[in-house]
Amino acid sequence: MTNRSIFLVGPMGAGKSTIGKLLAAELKLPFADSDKVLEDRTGADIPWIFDVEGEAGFRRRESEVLRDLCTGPTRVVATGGGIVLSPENRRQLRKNGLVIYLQASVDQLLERTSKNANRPLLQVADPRSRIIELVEERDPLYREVSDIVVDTDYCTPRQAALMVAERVAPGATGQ
Ligand SMILES: Nc1ncnc2c1ncn2[C@@H]1O[C@H](COP(=O)(O)OP(=O)(O)OP(=O)(O)O)[C@@H](O)[C@H]1O
Ligand SMILES: O=C(O)C1=C[C@@H](O)[C@@H](O)[C@H](O)C1
Ligand SMILES: [Mg+2]
Repeated sequence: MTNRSIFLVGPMGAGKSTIGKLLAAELKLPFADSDKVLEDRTGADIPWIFDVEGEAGFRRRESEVLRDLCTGPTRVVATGGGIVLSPENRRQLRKNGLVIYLQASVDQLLERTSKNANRPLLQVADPRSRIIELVEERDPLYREVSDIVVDTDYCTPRQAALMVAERVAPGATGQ
């Protein structure tokens, strides 16, 4: 069993929040979602924070949340898709945990993010082009911080969670 926290990174729609919850249950570890912690602390949702404080305000809050989630108990943390943009965040991730990069194709990311409007960076006329831009910019950063890369295109969230669990704690899953 791992004694380091597990951080899930990757683009919007990769499944960090969905798979993270299942992975935490599988490994019997507590779960935290940095976006959710940030919203609870602020008392406002992400679109509101982007509207009022801009992306810069959101990023400041996100870095504070990450610093806090790097201390305390070993846990599974689903991060926000842009967490890797800050060099200091990347340093914190590498130093404090095992980092898993959840990958998916542009088609899958588009489909999975099209169901709701709670991602301000995708509220544009052409979300496909925006996803392509974001992936091009961030893929090298996700790779820079990650210990393990997992492709989530051809599996259900449960299968992906079991795959990650097997990589981080071989033999520990009940599958
Ligand atoms: N492997 C998968 N197969 C099919 N659907 C998936 C898979 N993983 C996640 N989904 C679905 O995609 C949607 C987005 O997933 P989720 O919110 O977990 O992404 P995320 O990586 O946390 O995104 P964000 O960075 O915006 O928080 C959800 O509706 C989820 O059920
Ligand atoms: O990819 C991003 O920059 C974001 C992803 C989400 O998880 C949220 O953190 C927010 O919508 C920004
Ligand atoms: Mg999420």
